[in-house]
Amino acid sequence: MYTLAVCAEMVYRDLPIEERARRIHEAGFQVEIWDWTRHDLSALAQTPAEFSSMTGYIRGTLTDPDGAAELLRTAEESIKAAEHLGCPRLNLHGTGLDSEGLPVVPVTGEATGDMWITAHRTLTRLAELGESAGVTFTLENLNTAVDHPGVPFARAADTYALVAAVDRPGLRMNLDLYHAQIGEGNLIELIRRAHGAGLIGEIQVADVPGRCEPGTGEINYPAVARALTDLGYDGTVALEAWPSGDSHTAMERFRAAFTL
Ligand SMILES: O=C(O)C(=O)CO
Repeated sequence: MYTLAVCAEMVYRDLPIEERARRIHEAGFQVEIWDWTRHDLSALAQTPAEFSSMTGYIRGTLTDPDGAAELLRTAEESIKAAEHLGCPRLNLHGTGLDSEGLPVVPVTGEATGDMWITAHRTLTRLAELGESAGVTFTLENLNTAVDHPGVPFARAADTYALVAAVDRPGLRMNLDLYHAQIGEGNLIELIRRAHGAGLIGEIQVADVPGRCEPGTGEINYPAVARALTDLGYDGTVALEAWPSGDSHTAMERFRAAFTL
């Protein structure tokens, strides 16, 4: 059976992050955060929350050697932060994102062969770092049509290809079904394929359009939950969504969609 988590960056936004973590924990979910440098880690560590995932780098990009060096350096700092919180997964994107979610180093058009090779080499090194520290890096698919234009390796198919090619336990996919629905659709087949290859490190969810909780849009999340259960998926499913109303109700709707 899977475990449910909630991204604290998107719920209870009028409260300090520690209070959000506490409320999410009290509601029975694990907690996810994004850029840990914006938070007081000691205060977060003092909450009873169990952390599931956080951003695994501060700056950098997968597509060029200088950016890759920065990514690796800041990933090492992120491993230390994850140890402080007891957080098992460190999330990556094709390139660093600014506060609007836009790529710091955008790629127009398709990534070049050199970019793919640099990404493969960098991800292999990140996987090695993760394995020696006992954490897993996850590479998240994003959508370029609505939220993250110009991010390289954004499609679920791209993250699948890179994670499969690296083929190390220290690197897995963060299969974000909200982004995948906008980019590619065919969600249950995507899950079956990635799960069958043993590549899923975590699943994130929100509905389309609007990026709110399950039940507010076009994705049939109860059918997704049934497929995950039938497959025996026992990883994390995390709500990374804006509440359509109050945060507590959004979390309960998420729980209901994933409770069979
Ligand atoms: O948009 C997302 O899914 C992100 O992870 C942004 O940090």
